[in-house]
Amino acid sequence: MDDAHYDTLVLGSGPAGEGAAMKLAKGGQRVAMVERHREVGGGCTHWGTIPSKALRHNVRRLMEYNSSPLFREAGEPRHLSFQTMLHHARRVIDQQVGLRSGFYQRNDVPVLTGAARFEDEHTLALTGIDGRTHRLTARHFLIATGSRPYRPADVDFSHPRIHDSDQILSLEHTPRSVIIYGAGVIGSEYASIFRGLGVKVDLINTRERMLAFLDDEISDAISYHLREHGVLIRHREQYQSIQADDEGVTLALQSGKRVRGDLLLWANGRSGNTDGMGLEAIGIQPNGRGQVDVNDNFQTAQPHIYAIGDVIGYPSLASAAYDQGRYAATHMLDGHCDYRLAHDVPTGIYTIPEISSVGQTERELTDAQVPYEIGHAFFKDLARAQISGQTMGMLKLLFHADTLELLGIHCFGDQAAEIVHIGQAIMAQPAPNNTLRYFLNTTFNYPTMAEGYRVAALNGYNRVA
Ligand SMILES: Cc1cc2nc3c(=O)[nH]c(=O)nc-3n(C[C@H](O)[C@H](O)[C@H](O)COP(=O)(O)OP(=O)(O)OC[C@H]3O[C@@H](n4cnc5c(N)ncnc54)[C@H](O)[C@@H]3O)c2cc1C
Ligand SMILES: NC(=O)c1ccc[n+]([C@@H]2O[C@H](COP(=O)([O-])OP(=O)(O)OC[C@H]3O[C@@H](n4cnc5c(N)ncnc54)[C@H](O)[C@@H]3O)[C@@H](O)[C@H]2O)c1
Repeated sequence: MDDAHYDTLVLGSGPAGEGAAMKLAKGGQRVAMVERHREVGGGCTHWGTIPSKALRHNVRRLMEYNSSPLFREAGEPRHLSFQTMLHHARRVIDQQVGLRSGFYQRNDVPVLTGAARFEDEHTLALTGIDGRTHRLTARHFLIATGSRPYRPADVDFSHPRIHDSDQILSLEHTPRSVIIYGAGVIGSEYASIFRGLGVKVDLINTRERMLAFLDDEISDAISYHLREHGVLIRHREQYQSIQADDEGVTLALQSGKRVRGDLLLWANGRSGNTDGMGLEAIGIQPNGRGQVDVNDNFQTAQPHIYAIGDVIGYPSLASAAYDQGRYAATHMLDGHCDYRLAHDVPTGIYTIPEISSVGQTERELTDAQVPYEIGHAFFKDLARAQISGQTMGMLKLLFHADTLELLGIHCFGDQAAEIVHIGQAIMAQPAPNNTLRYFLNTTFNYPTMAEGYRVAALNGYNRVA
């Protein structure tokens, strides 16, 4: 491995790095993946998206079973532990690692295991698990090292009762109560998971409202439903101190309140993985959150060094990371890329119930003085939802009152993250094919959730016709 030279070295095998490495290999480059973890897949596969989504899916099925009148005929409600759920999630992680390892093999991209650090603008030192260091050189580099939970210095994460979102995946028992500090996407999803397992949940939000970037109606709905399921939410709170002892954890809030629980999950913020990489010495200065600035082509202050994925900050999504990887690689190969495709990223939040949206919110449209109208479809009125018993939720279309152009799609309820993509496809069409008319004039399978688009379109059209 010593003195090996590559066209491009990709640092980090999460969705961002993988997308880039595959595109570069298919473009004929000699490329290698540098990954410090023993398996490929990134934080996405091992600590983030995949385990949390697999966990959530299993909890969701358990909740469905326990609340179904049909299955009540078969016996008493069942209880499963956090570990049982995690054990089943592990199967998905293994499948993902197998699949992704195959991509590297088939495309002749060697995966070099070790932590990467720049020695100069074109030389990387790679320290392997055996402690030995190898030197690699390349014309281009792609930093896709992802992010990790932000850990404030005054919180003792070594205590067995205090966890961040990585550590929670090693939890070996089901707590009776959990305090979740941070009601962003991670905090809200884990609030649903724990509550679904019957755990008492205190969700502490540092902001004014839940998931404030969402449309207000959806944000209100998720607050309402989490509360209805028994999650206690407190808004506008900041921690003063977090103390753990043998019996539990005490969260003291600046407002003077004290919250006590079996364990605390810290879900407040993430930091880019840039420390110890020697970036400052080569003229790339990460910000206070460890994130790297890039231009529209994902180039850092050193044009031959690109950065993509969580390490560049917003939107910090696996979905967007993969596309950023492909676009950055295209720019590297061709000297240009239609990077705009990476904009207008949909949101999929896997709370129970699920949330998804794309496009503008009512608040944004009001601020921009756009004359819009609203069409709603409530799941309780859809035959498919009645059959599946998933009647809680709605689909909301925002459209221009004069042109009927679709401006925003907001969905809340079972399968929301899938449902939103139908509307996204129409919204992305050039005018005049991007309007409500598509849903008014299209025959939908019946009974389906997709039929909600026709119901919502008719509801909205009746307001302007
Ligand atoms: C709990 C949780 C749930 C999430 N759920 C979703 C979701 O439902 N949908 C969604 O779209 N997104 C979700 N995300 C976000 C998503 O996981 C990230 O946006 C995504 O993983 C970012 O991909 P990435 O390729 O930038 O980095 P990562 O997936 O974090 O991969 C980075 C890789 O770089 C490696 N690395 C780091 N430093 C070095 C170094 N110096 N040398 C070599 N290798 C290094 C790491 O070991 C890691 O393998 C979730 C995140 C969390 C934490
Ligand atoms: N379904 C999904 O799409 C999904 C699920 C989980 C996580 N994620 C991604 O993970 C990211 C993390 O979410 P989260 O809920 O932990 O936090 P968050 O991004 O909502 O941030 C929580 C709070 O911490 C602050 N903060 C963030 N990083 C900080 C840092 N390094 N130092 C100090 N303060 C910091 C923020 O300003 C905010 O007030 C999100 O950006 C989200 O895109 C996505």
